[in-house]
Amino acid sequence: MLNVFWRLLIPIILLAASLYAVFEVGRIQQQYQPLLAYLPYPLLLLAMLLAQQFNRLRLFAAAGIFLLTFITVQMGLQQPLAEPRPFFLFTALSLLLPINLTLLAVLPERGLWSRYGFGLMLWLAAQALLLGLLPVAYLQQPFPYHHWFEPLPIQGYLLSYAASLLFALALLVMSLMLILRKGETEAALWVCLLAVFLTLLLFAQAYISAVLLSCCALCLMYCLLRSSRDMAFRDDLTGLRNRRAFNEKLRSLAGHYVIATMDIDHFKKFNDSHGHEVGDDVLRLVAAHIAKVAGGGVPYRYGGEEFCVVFSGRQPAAACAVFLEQLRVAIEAYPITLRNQASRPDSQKQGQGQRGSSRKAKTVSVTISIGVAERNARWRKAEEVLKASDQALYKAKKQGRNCLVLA
Ligand SMILES: Nc1nc2c(ncn2[C@@H]2O[C@H](COP(=O)(O)OP(=O)(O)OP(=O)(O)O)[C@@H](O)[C@H]2O)c(=O)[nH]1
Repeated sequence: MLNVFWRLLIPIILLAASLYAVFEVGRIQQQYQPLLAYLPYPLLLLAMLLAQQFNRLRLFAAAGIFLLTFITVQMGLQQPLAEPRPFFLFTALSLLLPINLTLLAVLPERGLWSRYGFGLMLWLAAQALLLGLLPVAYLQQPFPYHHWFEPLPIQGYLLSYAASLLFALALLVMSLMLILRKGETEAALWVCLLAVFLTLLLFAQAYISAVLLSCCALCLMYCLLRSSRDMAFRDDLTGLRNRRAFNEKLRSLAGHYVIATMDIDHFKKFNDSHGHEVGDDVLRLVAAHIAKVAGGGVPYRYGGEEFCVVFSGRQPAAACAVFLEQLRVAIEAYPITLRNQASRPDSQKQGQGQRGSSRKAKTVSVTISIGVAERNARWRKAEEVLKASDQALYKAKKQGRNCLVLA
C-alpha cells in the first residue's frame, strides 16, 4: 500500500494545486487569461510525443483522449448545456471518459505499434467520429431511455444517473488495478479519472477544463519521467535497483554504513543443467527474497548472479549479519519446483495424454554466499568497504559456500 501511496502523491498534489488555480484564476492579469485557455494543447501534444518516444500506448492514448475532450469542449460546449447539441456532447463525454480510462487501466502495456495499439486507435477514432456526426442524428430523433441521461436532481450536479454510475464503477475497477499492479501508469490514470470527473462536475467554472486537462497532461508526463527513471535505475529482470543506482548510492554514503555482497553458489552449473530460462527464474526468486531483507537494508543487483545490500544506519556489521543470515537460510530452505524438461511433451495432444502421469515436478534449491564489511578506521571510503566485502565473499566461497563471512 505504501508503494501505491508514493505513486499517487505527486499526481494528487498536482490535482490539488490545479483545483486551487481554477478558483484563483481571476487573480491572473486579464491579458494572460486567454493563454491559459490554450495551455492543454501544447501540454497534451508534448505528452503524446513523449509517450510515443517511450512507446507507451496507454499514456499516448490517454493524452489523445484528453486532447479530443478539450477540442470537444472548445468547439461544442461553449453554449448552454440545455441546448440539444451541447447536451449530447456533454453526455457523450461523461459516458465515454470513464469507459475509456477504465479500458486503459485494465489493458496490459504492449507498446504503440502492436495489435492492441491498432485496435485502441480504431476504437478512439470511432468515438471521435461518433461525437462529430451523431448530434445530427440525435437532433432528428429523441434518444431512448432519455431519463438515464438527464442530470441527477441534485442542485449544481450536472452528471446523469448513467454517467455517475460509470464513474463509480471506473473508480472501483481502477482502484483495484492500481492496488494489484502498483504501476505508475495506473496511478496517473487514477488521478486523471478524478480530474475529468471534477471537470464535468464543476463544468460551469471558468477555465475548469483548460486547467484540469493541463493537470492531466502533467500527470501523464510525470508518469513518463518516473518510468524513464526506473528504466535507468532498475534491473529489468529482477526489478531491484541496478548497478548504476548502486554506484550512485556509493557516492552518497557517509557516516557509518555496512555493505554486503552476495552471490548464488554454483550458478553456472545450475544454468548448464536446467537452462538459462530456469536460471532467470531463479535470479528473480533470489532477488525477491533479497528485497525482503530486514534491518533497513537496500538491495541492488550488482550484475550477473551477484547482489549487494547496503545498510546505511548506525547498526554494526554484526547486527546486519543477523538479518543477512536469515536471508541465506530462507533462500536455502525455499523449494524451487522445476518441470521435468526432458519429459516435456512435443505436442499439445501428447501433453494432454501425459498430464498427471509422467510429467514429474522436481524440486531443487539454491544457496548463496555472503561477504559483509563496514566502514571503520581501516576502510574509510565506500570503494574500500565494497572491496573488503567482496574479499569476505571470496573467503565464504573458499570456506565451502552457503555461509556468511564478516570482513
Ligand atoms: N540465467 C542467467 N544466468 C546468468 C545471468 N547473468 C549471469 N549469469 C550466469 O551466471 C553464471 C556465473 O558463473 P560463475 O561466475 O562462474 O559463478 P558460479 O558458477 O556461481 O560459481 P561460484 O560463484 O564460485 O559459486 C554464468 O554461467 C553466467 O552465464 C542472467 O541474467 N541470467
